[in-house]
Amino acid sequence: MALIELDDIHFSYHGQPPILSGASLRLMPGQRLSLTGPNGSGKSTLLRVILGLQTPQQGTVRAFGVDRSQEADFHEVRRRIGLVFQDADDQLFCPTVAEDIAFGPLNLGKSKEEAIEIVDRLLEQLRLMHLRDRITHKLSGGEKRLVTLATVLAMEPEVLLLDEPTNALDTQNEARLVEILQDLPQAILLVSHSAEFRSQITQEKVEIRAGQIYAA
Ligand SMILES: Nc1ncnc2c1ncn2[C@@H]1O[C@H](COP(=O)(O)OP(=O)(O)OP(=O)(O)O)[C@@H](O)[C@H]1O
Repeated sequence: MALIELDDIHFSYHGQPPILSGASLRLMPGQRLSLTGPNGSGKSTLLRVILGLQTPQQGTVRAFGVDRSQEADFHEVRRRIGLVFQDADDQLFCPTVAEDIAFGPLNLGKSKEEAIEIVDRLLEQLRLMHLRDRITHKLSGGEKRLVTLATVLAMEPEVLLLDEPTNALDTQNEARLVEILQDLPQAILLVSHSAEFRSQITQEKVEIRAGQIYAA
């Protein structure tokens, strides 16, 4: 069973020309797939469609074998699929790093002790312990990106959607991100303009051209 299945998706922003015009895509368990295409071709939009953050005018979004169309259908999808946004500031909103990472687990009903355990495990794993009590909005761009990944992993998603995860990372942190992602068990749909990074994380590639998705 596919984790994500988009079939013949048509989407345009209000009053704008179409961005997606018959886009279809499938992500299978354990699969690691890159999605490429020029600036503005609709890659981020497509990720947002998968999570129900944008509603296509036509086509089917299926996740974990179930068709999803209503807002309520996507609550489960957003719990099981983690999206690392292109802009970390869209995703970090708590005063401190530890609180930001704990937010998701607490929301899922974990106890305070369990949430703290998750925070410390992830900070250790991502080697970010030195940022634990820092004020989130004062972090550097690269630090924010890594903390964002921690907030997403804290939800223990089954699938990761990564939108330009190397943005703002220096070469050392990019290499660390490669190591971290290579070790994760999740299926990954990766949007990245870096051919080298893509080749280190994913085995397959598809490309958006004129609103449709082609094997590349
Ligand atoms: N909220 C919005 N309202 C109107 N137009 C939008 C909105 N968000 C994005 N767009 C437009 O939709 C098109 C696709 O944007 P999108 O961010 O999906 O492209 P992308 O392939 O991810 O680009 P990039 O490689 O530059 O990140 C762009 O022309 C963009 O300006």
